[in-house]
Amino acid sequence: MLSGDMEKRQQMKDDLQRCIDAHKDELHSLSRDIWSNPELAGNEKHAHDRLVRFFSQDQTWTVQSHYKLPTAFKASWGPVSGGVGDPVLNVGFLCEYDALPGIGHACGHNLIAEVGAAAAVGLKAALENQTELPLPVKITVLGTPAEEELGGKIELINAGAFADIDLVFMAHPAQQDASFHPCIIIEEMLVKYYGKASHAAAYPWEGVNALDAAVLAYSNISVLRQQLKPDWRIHGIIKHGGEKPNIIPAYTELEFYLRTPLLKDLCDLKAKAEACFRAAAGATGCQVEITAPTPTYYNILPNATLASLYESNGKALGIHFPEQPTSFCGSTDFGNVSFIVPGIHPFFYICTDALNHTEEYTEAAGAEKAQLYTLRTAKALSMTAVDVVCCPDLLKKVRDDFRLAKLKQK
Ligand SMILES: NCCC[C@H](NC(=O)CCN)C(=O)O
Repeated sequence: MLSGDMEKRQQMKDDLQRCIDAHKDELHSLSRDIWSNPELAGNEKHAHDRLVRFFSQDQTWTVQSHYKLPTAFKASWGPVSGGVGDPVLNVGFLCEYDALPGIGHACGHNLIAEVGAAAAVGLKAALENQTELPLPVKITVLGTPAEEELGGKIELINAGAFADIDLVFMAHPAQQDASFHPCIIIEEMLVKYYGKASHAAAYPWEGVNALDAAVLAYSNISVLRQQLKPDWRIHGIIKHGGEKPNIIPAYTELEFYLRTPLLKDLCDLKAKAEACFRAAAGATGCQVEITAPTPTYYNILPNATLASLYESNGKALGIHFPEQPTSFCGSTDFGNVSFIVPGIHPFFYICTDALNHTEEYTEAAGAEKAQLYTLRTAKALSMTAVDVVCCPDLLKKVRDDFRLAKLKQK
């Protein structure tokens, strides 16, 4: 027998599921359209316009296109219910929609956009007729571009886009379902070597070979990797390696990603990597310039209460959560969001064994069969939001978890 409150919550959860099911074709067409028109970080014009149109067609949403960034947007709804003058509880859902060079939506960000939109539309349906919620509730959907590079969420944080948001939800496609999986810190390093050109056959002794510096740098890092802790990562590419074999390269450029679970480890790794890059310059007589083109992405802070609510809602919908998720673990600018607003970023299965950042994953992210899993994830997120907006004790626990997780980072 359900108590009155539980009955009301269940009713709201049923409402949101019905609403998401009723919009399933429209939602699939939204993510399929984004999938069919892949755009790189910062250039997501089509995706931005499509999402803006999606929310604008329902005039109860207030939509701001180009919100603080050219391809970001904001859609807000509410507030409803609660007492006059009570603080409003603002529930945020995030949509990502950038793709990868050459391989399109190989990380399934089109599905992240769909999950965010579906969960928000579902929550609106659940809240629409409520008059007795503990606090007035509003919904904010933020379109957050440029996750794969540039750190769009970090720019939005700095521009104040998260200042009035109380809770934040998004979910990311992976190989398994997991309510939490630690995403690690990432810092990018751009390394430029400057040498001196010369004819490679006629006057090689006049040249200073920037490609030799790049190759040595790459090798130095490969040797360093043997001495790193198992959960540290460093990997890179040579972005520019010269122009022609008979011109001694005067300029080369490498891009490296450095990753560690903790900030203090990142400082150690940076120092070691820099030593490798500078040694290569010394050995070849090149000048070196090392910069960090993108702000650091932080690790994701866990929120035990939100994770456990998400799991129980997910299980009720048939989601299987492996005991030890071995799923995808990269880095994300959601990590920075998790340091300023309590939130969750679960991972979800999309009916494929393919791995993120492969062409096979791109196929899976556009496939019809990913839809069941995508919309089920949206429902579980939205149901989790219902639990928190209906129950002040849960809201308090979520906030306590957030404070505790931050303290543990110190
Ligand atoms: N330059 C930042 C790279 C972030 C990237 N993020 C992901 O793959 C997560 C989902 N897109 C990474 O390499 O971890």
